[in-house]
Amino acid sequence: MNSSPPPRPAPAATAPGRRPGRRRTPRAPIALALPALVAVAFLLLPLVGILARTEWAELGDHLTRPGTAEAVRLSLLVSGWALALSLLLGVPLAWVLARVPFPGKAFVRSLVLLPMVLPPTVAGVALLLGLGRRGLLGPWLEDTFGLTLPFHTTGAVVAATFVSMPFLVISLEGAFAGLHSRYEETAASLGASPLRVFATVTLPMVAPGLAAGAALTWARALGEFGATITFAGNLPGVTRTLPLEVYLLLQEEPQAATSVSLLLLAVAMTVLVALRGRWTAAGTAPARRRAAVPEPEPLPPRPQHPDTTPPTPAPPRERWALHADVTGFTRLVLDAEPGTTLAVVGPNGAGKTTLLRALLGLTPRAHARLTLGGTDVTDRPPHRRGVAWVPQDGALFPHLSALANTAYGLRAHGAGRAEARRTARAWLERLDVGHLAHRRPAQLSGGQAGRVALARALAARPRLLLLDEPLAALDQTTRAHVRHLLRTHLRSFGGVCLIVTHDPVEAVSLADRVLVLDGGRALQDAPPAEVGRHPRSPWVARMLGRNAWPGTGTPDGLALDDGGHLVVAEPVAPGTEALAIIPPEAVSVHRERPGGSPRNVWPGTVREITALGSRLRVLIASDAAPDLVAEITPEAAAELGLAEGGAVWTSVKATETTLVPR
Ligand SMILES: Nc1ncnc2c1ncn2[C@@H]1O[C@H](COP(=O)(O)OP(=O)(O)OP(=O)(O)O)[C@@H](O)[C@H]1O
Repeated sequence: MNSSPPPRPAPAATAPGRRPGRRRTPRAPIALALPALVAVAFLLLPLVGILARTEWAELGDHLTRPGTAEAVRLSLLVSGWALALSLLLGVPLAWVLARVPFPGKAFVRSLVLLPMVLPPTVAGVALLLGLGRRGLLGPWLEDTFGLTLPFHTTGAVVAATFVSMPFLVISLEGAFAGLHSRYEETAASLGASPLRVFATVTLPMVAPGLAAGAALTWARALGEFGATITFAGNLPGVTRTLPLEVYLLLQEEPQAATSVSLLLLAVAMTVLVALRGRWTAAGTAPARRRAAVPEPEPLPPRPQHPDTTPPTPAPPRERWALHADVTGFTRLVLDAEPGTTLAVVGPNGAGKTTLLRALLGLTPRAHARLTLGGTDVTDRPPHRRGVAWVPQDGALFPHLSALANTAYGLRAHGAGRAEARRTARAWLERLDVGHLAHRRPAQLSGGQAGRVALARALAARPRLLLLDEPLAALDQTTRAHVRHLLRTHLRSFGGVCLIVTHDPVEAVSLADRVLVLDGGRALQDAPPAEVGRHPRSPWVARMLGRNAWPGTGTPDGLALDDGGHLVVAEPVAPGTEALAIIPPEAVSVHRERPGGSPRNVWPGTVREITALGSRLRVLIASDAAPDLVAEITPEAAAELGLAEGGAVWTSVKATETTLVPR
């Protein structure tokens, strides 16, 4: 006899190079495995009991009896209303619990949980004492609205809502808390009111958590028994829902009770299977959805030399000057003419993000008196300031296509759907991503998403544009391309643009001015060339690729803080604290000690050689002077036979060193 082979298990994911059959599954110790098995059996046995004792031939008859059909109708009505009430009250409550700090929050959260742990009959008694005829609010409800809850279907709805709403609130609070606020803040910066943000960004982004919570709430309301019978009684056609019908049938017709129990069991299992574990991971759903999206298809070829195909700049716009007086952690006064691009630079913790958030009106840590184009917007909420923000990752709304993302700000400002989409498409075309209009953010690369985010911000017609490291996530080639696009569009932007960056090329090539922050204060605010020539801090000098040695002025140069002496052509007054700025191109590297003038010559060791465009940057450490970076051609490096660890001599010309008082 031929026997078919047993079905093969689905191949397990294995690390490359590891053979599938060799994977070891961890074995549970018997002391844990045994009680776990008993627990499963304990949960399963009653269910098996129902299945085993159901009279399948009679099932149809049992479920279509008039009393049962009436109970089904009532159960659907009551659980439907309980769900609707829970959504109406529970969604705002979950949002407040997740987002708004207020005293007594822990108490409110316990209150929400209470109906889940309270015996349902106690819940019924509590409802009677609160809303019953002789309860606290009952007489008022009866006198004012003619509403009597006990022994009415409305009472059954109230009882079901009381015990089931916590499931919705808890599930949704987790989802709200897991949603990063930058999405909502970005939506506000595009002009959306808080209610619009809630309806178009918050709710869609927590949809999986909402669906899970709603399903559980409905299932719990459908199965509600104790609170209903205690508070609303057991009146056929009025309050006798399915669970109450089961209770009654159990005494009169046990077989019919089994059939109705099976029906409730089937409904509960269907809901749980449909949820597939979302109950515990509701808040992480957007992330999971992103991971599940297949890799984007390859892009059509883009121009290799962006300079040969200049993107269409935006049409000329109104012009808005900026005046900001910022106090709090970040303290500075900022004035900029329309069309100015400012690079905001500074070490970690310098206050760059705080400055941006103050301008957006989103942080209590700093306050900005803000005037844009002569209009004081200080007292306006974030969505009415005309300040658009592009956070570092773009914060594109994951549930909307690139086109809908770009149209978002236009819609928020009242544009009709067709007009908003037309304008959005034009912006996407301008930023060279028109062909991606129908893709979701999860199907875009980092560079494409960055361009869509920029199109979205510009389309909203802001008066002030804030870009937080817009090119940080891009590779070198894409970065150059996007930088070019950015420069083109910033040129025709009629407002002021602030770009937070850690990239010197970005600062120098995009900005008209570089604002250097440190400890919340403006250390320097000058054109890039000026900041490059006379950086006011070692940090910014190094960021711009210069050597910066701090020291104290002497008659012929600088006594260096780290030891050693530097001779310069134009010394400062002796005793002045100053920074010596040595451009890497002014550092010469030699195999032997150079002859002639012995000034500013040190022996050293090559620590690191890195490529910078067509040149090499060589880091040289020395006992006689601080670390020094030299920039030389690869040919010169080959001629010198430079290698990491090799001994060299360095020299710096006194005439090419600038001293900047600190
Ligand atoms: N919500 C907050 N509560 C308290 N302190 C904060 C908060 N946010 C930031 N800070 C502190 O304020 C200072 C400035 O932070 P900010 O985020 O503005 O710096 P940054 O210049 O943007 O830094 P980075 O380059 O690391 O992003 C830091 O010392 C930071 O620890």
